Amino acid sequence: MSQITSDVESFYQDAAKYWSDIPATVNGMLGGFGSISSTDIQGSKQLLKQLFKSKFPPGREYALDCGAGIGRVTKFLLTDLFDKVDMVEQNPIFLEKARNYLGTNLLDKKIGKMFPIGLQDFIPEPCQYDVIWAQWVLGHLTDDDFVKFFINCQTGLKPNGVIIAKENVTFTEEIVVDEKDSSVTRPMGLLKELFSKAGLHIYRLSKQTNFPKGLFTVYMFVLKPEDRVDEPDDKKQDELDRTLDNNNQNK
Ligand SMILES: C[S@@+](CC[C@H](N)C(=O)[O-])C[C@H]1O[C@@H](n2cnc3c(N)ncnc32)[C@H](O)[C@@H]1O
Repeated sequence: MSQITSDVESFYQDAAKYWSDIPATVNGMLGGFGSISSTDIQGSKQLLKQLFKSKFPPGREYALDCGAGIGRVTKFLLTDLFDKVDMVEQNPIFLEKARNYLGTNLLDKKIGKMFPIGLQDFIPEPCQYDVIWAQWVLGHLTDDDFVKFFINCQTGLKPNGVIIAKENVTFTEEIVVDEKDSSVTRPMGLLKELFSKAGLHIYRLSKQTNFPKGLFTVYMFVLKPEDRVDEPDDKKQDELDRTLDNNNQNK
């Protein structure tokens, strides 16, 4: 990625260093914006519920939370809608804290594996997951690792499975670099290019509403492997959703 000023190794090391100093709290996970958590979860839940009603819905058995942190998304979104949830997170201390944060009941009943590993090195078990959720973490991957990660994710999906990326998006042409946490925020055009490079089709694109002004715009990308979108009804649904989303974006 040309905009990374340091080399790739330092890009990851600097991010790990940044997160090792961040408190294991919701506020820490959200850069001081803990108050947006419930709006965020509400928007995500609405999207998943719509997907469950679609013609070829993902199952509700097994989800994966990528860049899970202490498990905010796991706790309030994924364990509510899926039987079992795995978590991947580069900072092992966050995963340790997650045990307390999630509580014994969820741990016993819903939490599967916790992988203390960077997404750049993570390869899911084949054909495991109904939904792979990656939120506010993709800016920590280089472009090459972003593409590699999404190629690997596709092997981890069950037949009707989907990948959902929920991320900040810029509307400038340029990538916005954050030296402090060693991350980038990508423009929509680049995100679309990278998803396409990974062989993914954007089945649905939905904007998160009701966030405070001054934050980046946040989009949810529902992604399916390109070779799976040959069902006519799926395409029709796709067109319908795009029209709806375009209307929403113009509001
Ligand atoms: C902004 S927080 C978001 C946490 C969670 N997704 C949420 O929405 O509450 C970013 C998380 O990504 C993790 N992270 C950063 N770089 C990562 C990487 N390369 N692989 C996996 N996780 C990473 C951080 O440790 C942190 O827990």
